[in-house]
Amino acid sequence: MTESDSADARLLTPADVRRLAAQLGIRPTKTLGQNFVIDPGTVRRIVRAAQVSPDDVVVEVGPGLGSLTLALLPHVRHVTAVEIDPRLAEALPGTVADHAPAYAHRLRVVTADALRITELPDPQPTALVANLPYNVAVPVVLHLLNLLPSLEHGLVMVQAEVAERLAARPGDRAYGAPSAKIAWYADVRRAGAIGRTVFWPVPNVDSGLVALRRRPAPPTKASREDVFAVVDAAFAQRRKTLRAALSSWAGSAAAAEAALRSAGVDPRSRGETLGIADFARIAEHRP
Ligand SMILES: C[S@@+](CC[C@H](N)C(=O)[O-])C[C@H]1O[C@@H](n2cnc3c(N)ncnc32)[C@H](O)[C@@H]1O
Repeated sequence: MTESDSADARLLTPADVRRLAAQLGIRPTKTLGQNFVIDPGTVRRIVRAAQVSPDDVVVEVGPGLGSLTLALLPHVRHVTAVEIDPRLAEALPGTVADHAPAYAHRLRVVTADALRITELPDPQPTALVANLPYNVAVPVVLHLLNLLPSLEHGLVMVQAEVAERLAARPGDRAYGAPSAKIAWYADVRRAGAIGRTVFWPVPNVDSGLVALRRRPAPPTKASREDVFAVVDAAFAQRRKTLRAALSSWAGSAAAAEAALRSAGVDPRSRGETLGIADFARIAEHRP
């Protein structure tokens, strides 16, 4: 992608962002993670890192004032934008009509909490590209990967610490329940760091880009819910051995030890050393 590719979409400048927010009477709230990108270079970079193709149908969670939406529209078939704040959702089509009239027909706005949606209108999304509200970033990604089997790939901007957690491998310091759960759905890699000054208002954390590529769930007879229950139990007490951490899950420490041994996992090991396929095997041996 070159800068001229987006020439017919006029990206939002810092002045545009402040003017639009003032017109709508928006005073950004922390509760909704409302930090808007004011730097056109950053949204271009996100679109480039997302490796979207003209056939992609994108779901964007939290379009806000439209900074990223405007950068995406020239490069994809369609964008379904899910925004919880009705003032922002209502204003977005007008912003796109002003700034990217040639692409306005590619946008559909859904006013909803992304954590509560149970379906999206057609066309079904093939890619998730979003600057996510930071307090719900992990549950939103997990919910959408679970809800939308058509989602093949994604690029999300999240708090730097969350980016590290999502992309962590077993044994890494940041490895935890989110890392294990996302591996059920996708291969994950970090795709860059973003400083805090590209936002208005400026947040008190740095950000990171995370790229996702769907992969098949590990082959297992256990359900996703049962596997995730083992992950939650293992990381609820991450300093404990699995024998101790899984004792209420199994009914007793002895039952946990028996399940772990049947699954071929050392009962003295800790959850932070196991991959999602190991958790799936343990789930299959629940007493
Ligand atoms: C970090 S801002 C990103 C805004 C815009 N994409 C940008 O880059 O400037 C997060 C956006 O998500 C919205 N939001 C917060 N919680 C949400 C939820 N549960 N579902 C959908 N949108 C949400 C906020 O209102 C806000 O517009």
